Amino acid sequence: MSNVKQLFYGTIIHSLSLDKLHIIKNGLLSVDGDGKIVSLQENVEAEELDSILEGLAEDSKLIRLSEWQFIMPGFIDTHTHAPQYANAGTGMDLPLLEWLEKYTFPLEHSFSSTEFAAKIYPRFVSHLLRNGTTTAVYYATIHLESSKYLAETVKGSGQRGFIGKVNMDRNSPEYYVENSNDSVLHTEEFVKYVLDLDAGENLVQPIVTPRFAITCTEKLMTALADIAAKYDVPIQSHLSENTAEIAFVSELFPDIKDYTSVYDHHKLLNHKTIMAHGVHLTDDERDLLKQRNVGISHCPNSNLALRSGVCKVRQLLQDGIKVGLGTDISGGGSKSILDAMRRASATSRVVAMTDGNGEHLKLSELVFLATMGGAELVNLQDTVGNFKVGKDFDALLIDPCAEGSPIDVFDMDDTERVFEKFIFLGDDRNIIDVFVKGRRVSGGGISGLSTAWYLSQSLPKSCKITIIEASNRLGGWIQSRRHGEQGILFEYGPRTIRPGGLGGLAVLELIKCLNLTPSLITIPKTHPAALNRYIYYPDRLNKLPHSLLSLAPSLSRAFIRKAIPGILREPFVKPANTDDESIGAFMARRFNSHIADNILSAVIHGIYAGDANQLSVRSVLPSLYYYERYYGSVLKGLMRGLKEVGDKRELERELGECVGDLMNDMSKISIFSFKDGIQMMVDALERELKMKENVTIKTGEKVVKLEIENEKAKVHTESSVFSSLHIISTLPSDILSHILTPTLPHLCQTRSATVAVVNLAYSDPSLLPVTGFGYLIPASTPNNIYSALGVVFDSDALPSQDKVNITKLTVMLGGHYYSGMNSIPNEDELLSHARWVVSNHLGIGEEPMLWNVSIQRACIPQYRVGHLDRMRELHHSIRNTCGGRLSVAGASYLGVSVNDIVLNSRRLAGRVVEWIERRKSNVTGLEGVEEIPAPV
Ligand SMILES: C=Cc1c2[nH]c(c1C)Cc1[nH]c(c(CCC(=O)O)c1C)Cc1[nH]c(c(C)c1CCC(=O)O)Cc1[nH]c(c(C)c1C=C)C2
Repeated sequence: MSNVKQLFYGTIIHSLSLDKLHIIKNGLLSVDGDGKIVSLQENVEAEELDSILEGLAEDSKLIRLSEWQFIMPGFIDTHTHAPQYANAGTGMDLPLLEWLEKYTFPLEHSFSSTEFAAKIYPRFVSHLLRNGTTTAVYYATIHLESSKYLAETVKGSGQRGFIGKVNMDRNSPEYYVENSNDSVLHTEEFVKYVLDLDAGENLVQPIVTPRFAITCTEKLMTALADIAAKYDVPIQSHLSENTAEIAFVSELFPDIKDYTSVYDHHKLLNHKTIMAHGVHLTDDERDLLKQRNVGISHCPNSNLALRSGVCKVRQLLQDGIKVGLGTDISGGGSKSILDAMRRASATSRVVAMTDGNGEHLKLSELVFLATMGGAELVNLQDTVGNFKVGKDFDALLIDPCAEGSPIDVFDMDDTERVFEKFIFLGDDRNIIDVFVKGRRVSGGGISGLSTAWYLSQSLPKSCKITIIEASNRLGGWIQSRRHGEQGILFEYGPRTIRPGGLGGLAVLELIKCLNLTPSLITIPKTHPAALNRYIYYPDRLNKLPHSLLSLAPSLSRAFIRKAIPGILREPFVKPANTDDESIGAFMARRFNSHIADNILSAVIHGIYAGDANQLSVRSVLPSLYYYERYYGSVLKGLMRGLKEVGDKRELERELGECVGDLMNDMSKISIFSFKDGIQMMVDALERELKMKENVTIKTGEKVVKLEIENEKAKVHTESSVFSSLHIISTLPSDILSHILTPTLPHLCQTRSATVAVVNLAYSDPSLLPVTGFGYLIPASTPNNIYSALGVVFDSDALPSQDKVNITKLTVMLGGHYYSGMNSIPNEDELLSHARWVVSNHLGIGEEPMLWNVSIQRACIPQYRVGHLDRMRELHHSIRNTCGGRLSVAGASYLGVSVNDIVLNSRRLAGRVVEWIERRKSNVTGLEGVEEIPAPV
């Protein structure tokens, strides 16, 4: 049991067979670090928990479900068309073939543009997850690039998915048809791409997708069957959906007995084939499907909407044919498998009433079809579908009493009745957590989560806290993911945290409260990764001295020598009387242009990915600014220091007391992370918050308008409007400016830089020419043709995050360089840019065994000259016009690091609680603008 990471205690419900729904009371389900179910115990008394927990590792988490909450397996949607999501709920007037011509093909054609795809796919995938679909079998379109994009989107979301590039080489509109050869070539490329994309993890897989026999020539069908066999991948298509379609197929294949035999003739039927619909199958066709062990995806919503017919599911089950459920967006209008279960129930009642053929589908059968049935269709019956030990934990945490729940629970209800109510009445509001392979795939980012967590520590339970997040994950770019068979950890955003300063103390306090101390990984100040930092200029790595002692040997190098005159003159440079200026101008004025252009510009790349000639010295390097102001010199200031003012000193004492031993342990530490990366902090916050009765996290719901009027605050989301006592916006300020009434000054002036993060892993552990933290590239470095900002040597800094000895690097590109560009390079280009960088700078020409490219759009706010004055005006404006109803938090305002964000969240939450209790001074979140450090 030592590898157990999560335990769920409470009601657990899953399907053992078509007629056996297993309801476990006081169940204890444990999940290991790889997301596998280790044990499932029944009737565990609450008193036994402590002794069970004693035997577990310190970082194991117990999640106790409340009275009516339960855990059930995630839903499996065995048939859905991702591009058609934009049409969902429309086009209900036509039958299949006309519907395809009029509504569907024109929409799918738009996916020739990946930009168009980017507007639809992420939202669809996120909505499916939010509705509890942990595995989905997707149709994309005929377009290679946007199909790849769908696969990447699914992978990025953490969902399990089968993605099919659609094939159509005849009987299709001129504007939406492929040439047969391209269709085959692109399919093979797609299959290889997706196999590679998720090699090792295997959550995302390709599925060969002839749209249906009408749109595929014999040559194409045969070639597709060959590809499926060659790569051993599944196949999906449509079968016997509507009578006009069946008639057309028999015209096209007059010599083949029936529709099912057409596919069989082309070797497309096997145990890995999923056929959608099967509404009008003959006895012979069902026999053949059974023989070939093909599965049928039953899509009742679409069958009814397109008036295709009524599928006789009971008959299929009696014949021993595998059946799962599908939403068939947008033939079907609902993205929820709960809806598919309800429509399957209703359809089966119609069949029972009209045909007298057996009984309607029972609750246990509906649950089986939605979970285990789907698992059988995708051949993952030994991996997901229920909670048998050894399977992956793909699960939903259901709260029938969640805020806004469409279910009412009464005294006379019991677990069985409440479960049935959820199946027939519940919706995504009841799905409070979604797990795939043990990983939570819903919500959680540092700024909103930490503020909510601090609030939840102090506010009474009667005060409800709601977190609303548009994407499936909050806060975006803190993302730690394991890749490949060996589970190599890649960080897509921040990878380490510094323990110093007030912000560092706040983070340590949070770590302690979240019980994350056992998961810490620390790098001592004496470690090479802490000591050895490099700058690449003009064509080589230059090691920076880390202390005065190490300066002497470095002086033999021209790069360091050129800095010396600047350092020697600095104490004698007359201070300027400026309110603010760029970091570049400040450093050139006080030191020299070598330090400004070749050293500071690199440091600014490493923190802001920004342009030192644009960013504000007062906001970005405030201590340097105040050293000049108080002591007339930066170097003199470094020796004397500054002191915090106001309640910061009190806060320092309070945090110091709380953090205690951990702070002492950290005094020798340069940076730290966690065993499974920085995301562990986000996950822990989310986990804790979800256990609080008064906290609701809504993911996949976009806030479209915020209104503060007459001392009232209103939040408009895509699907609802509600009033709130106080709103804390953690949105980037320029996004807030678009949705907020009243208009506030300067919100839209802080733009953010986009960084491309390319993670590379090589099997050879000794590829690096030097050891260290990594290197930064100043703006002055010549031939920086791919806008590289720097490279981190992850395997030097945090080797223990991986079980194998490898070389692991992260190349960062873009930042301010991308802001003037019309378009950002695509992922393939970025990978080759990153490989060019490591080959040219480090001599690493090898093929990486694993890589990942993430484009972190608008991720680091750029505090340009005058930022502090703008924030001061914003602070006054919020205070005077919003009546205490609005405050702001997040990286746009007073600091971009994790430490700044956590500290500011903590302080803001304290002020909000005080405002709620006393309604005295209007809180804004920008009180920090008034806190100017003092000379000692
Ligand atoms: C992913 C790219 C990021 C770049 N800057 C930041 C991120 C997340 C934010 C950031 N990075 C650093 C700080 C200062 C805080 C601190 O540690 O004191 C901030 C706010 C420093 C830093 N820069 C790099 C690393 C590995 C660190 C330590 C903290 C961290 O893990 O981010 C490397 C690095 N970051 C960026 C580039 C271009 C780069 C180059 C090697 C941009």
